[in-house]
Amino acid sequence: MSDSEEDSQDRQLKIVVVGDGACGKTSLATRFAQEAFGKQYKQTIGLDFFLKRISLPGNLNVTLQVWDIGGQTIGGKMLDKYVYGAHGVLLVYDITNYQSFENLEDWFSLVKKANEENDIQPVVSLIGNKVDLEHMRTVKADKHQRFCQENSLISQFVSAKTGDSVFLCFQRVAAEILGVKLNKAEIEQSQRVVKADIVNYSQDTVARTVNPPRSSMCVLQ
Ligand SMILES: Nc1nc2c(ncn2[C@@H]2O[C@H](COP(=O)(O)OP(=O)(O)OP(=O)(O)O)[C@@H](O)[C@H]2O)c(=O)[nH]1
Repeated sequence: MSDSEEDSQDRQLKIVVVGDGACGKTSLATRFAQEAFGKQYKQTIGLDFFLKRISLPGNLNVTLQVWDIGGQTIGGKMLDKYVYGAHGVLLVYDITNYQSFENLEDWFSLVKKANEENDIQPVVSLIGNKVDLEHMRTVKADKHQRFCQENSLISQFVSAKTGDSVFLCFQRVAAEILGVKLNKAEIEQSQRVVKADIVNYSQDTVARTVNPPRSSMCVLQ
């Protein structure tokens, strides 16, 4: 394949989302890939897949293959296989559930173990989800930051419910994997677009039959 043919194809990145049951992994993936959120909890059995194409600076199109791993797989035999070969990993916990933060040690160890024989290690990001429930927070932000510093992780706080910083957290991981630098303006733009989505979201809940307004999230540059 010539260079130009190769360039014209999207790169595919495997992004694995792990963490305790009910911390919001499916909600995060659904918010990112489908711009939707469901209040009802439906446990993921095994895993689910989502695909989403994004653009990074420099006209770089990337398709993210999001592997949403059920929280109950932690004791199972398949987990290693799901995590193997990931380019990026989102370690998700619920900021209102201290246990979900403590259990990240186990999730992180499994991720490292599954990839220990690979030449390239995945880019890992620590995601504190449910920041819309700030008043119920039980995991202090400095604990989160310390975990990131000690393990060289990308730090991110999000809300799958409101959409706050959800696009940005996937975008940052993809950019880091591909060695693309996001400048301040690009980061702010992603955040701003997501915030615009929040306003639309609350209107949608009032009139559920109305199609959600198209987000301009895909128009990043
Ligand atoms: N308030 C709030 N609730 C959330 C948020 N994200 C998820 N939830 C709720 O938390 C519950 C669990 O969310 P899921 O996305 O199903 O959790 P999960 O981590 O995929 O769970 P497993 O499938 O068991 O691994 C659901 O009731 C969601 O509506 C958030 O950002 N804020």
